[in-house]
Amino acid sequence: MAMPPERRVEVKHVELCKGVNGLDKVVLREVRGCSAEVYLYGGQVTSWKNEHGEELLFVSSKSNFKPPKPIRGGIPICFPQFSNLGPLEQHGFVRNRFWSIDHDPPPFATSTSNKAFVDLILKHSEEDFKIWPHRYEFRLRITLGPGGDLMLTSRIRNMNTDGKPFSFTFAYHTYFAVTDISEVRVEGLETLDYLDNLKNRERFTEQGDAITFESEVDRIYLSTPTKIAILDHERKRTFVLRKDGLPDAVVWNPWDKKAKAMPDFGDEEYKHMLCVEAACVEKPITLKPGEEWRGRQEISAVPSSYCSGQLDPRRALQCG
Ligand SMILES: O=P(O)(O)OC[C@H]1O[C@@H](O)[C@H](O)[C@@H](O)[C@@H]1O
Repeated sequence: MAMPPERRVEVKHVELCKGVNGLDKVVLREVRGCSAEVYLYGGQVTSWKNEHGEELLFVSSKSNFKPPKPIRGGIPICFPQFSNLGPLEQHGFVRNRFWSIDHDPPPFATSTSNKAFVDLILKHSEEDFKIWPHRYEFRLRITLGPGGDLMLTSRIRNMNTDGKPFSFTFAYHTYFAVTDISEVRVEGLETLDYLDNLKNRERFTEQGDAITFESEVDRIYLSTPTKIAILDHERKRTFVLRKDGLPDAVVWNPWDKKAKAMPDFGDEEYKHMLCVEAACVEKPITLKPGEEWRGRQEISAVPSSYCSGQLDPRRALQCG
């Protein structure tokens, strides 16, 4: 049945405009009022709001949005190197490159109900070739679903013409906004092995039945399930992270000392953020010329009572 004209809501699903310091950004909007913002600098999501306009991602108030520094918060992309696991700069270089809008992406099997999405592309440059001697095409689709879910899909193709394969590690370095880190639990990683970045990447096995936070945490959980839940007890909100093609998951909170040491991070801000990152770290991906890899992360935010009527993380994990 057609809606009476006065009730029809016109939403501009995709809008290119200027953000902080005149940097280009794309705003994605959905009819119920949720939105997301993506900077072409870094190909980086910097905002994800629910239908009440509440911000779900953390961006530091000290982040200066000034190239060549990466933006502190949102969802930086780590490629072709996660952390300092290789000769490149920390987390690779694409988080401080200017991406372009890809107006003619190759076909994508996707739901036709999604109208709020943008395709970005980054290709090798002659400058980058000097530090990472490979030709590549990195296509990134960012979609805000009608229900407010945020999906990121990366397609990376080896474009080398010299017959050489390349290898890389990768992460969607997602900064979730939380009310109080000491009231947060992460479910879905229990009993798994992890590499502890604070102990020379020594391997341990998670013993607790959930991860909670009372000091600095910097771990790479290996071969995790595809679904992880982050429970913000105080806000009664659960983030559900689903991933595909990304076997590992990084969990990071700098806590007070490291927070003070980071110039683009407020001293107290560690209380209000938690990074949980769909990643591929332990076993790098190798692509031969012409081959393509895909890695996907989908995040949603639901009231913690939505699944279970109570704060039972296991039940929260089962729903959806
Ligand atoms: O300060 P950066 O380069 O953005 O990195 C932040 C953190 O990113 C995390 O993913 C790493 O595990 C940490 O070791 C690192 O400190």
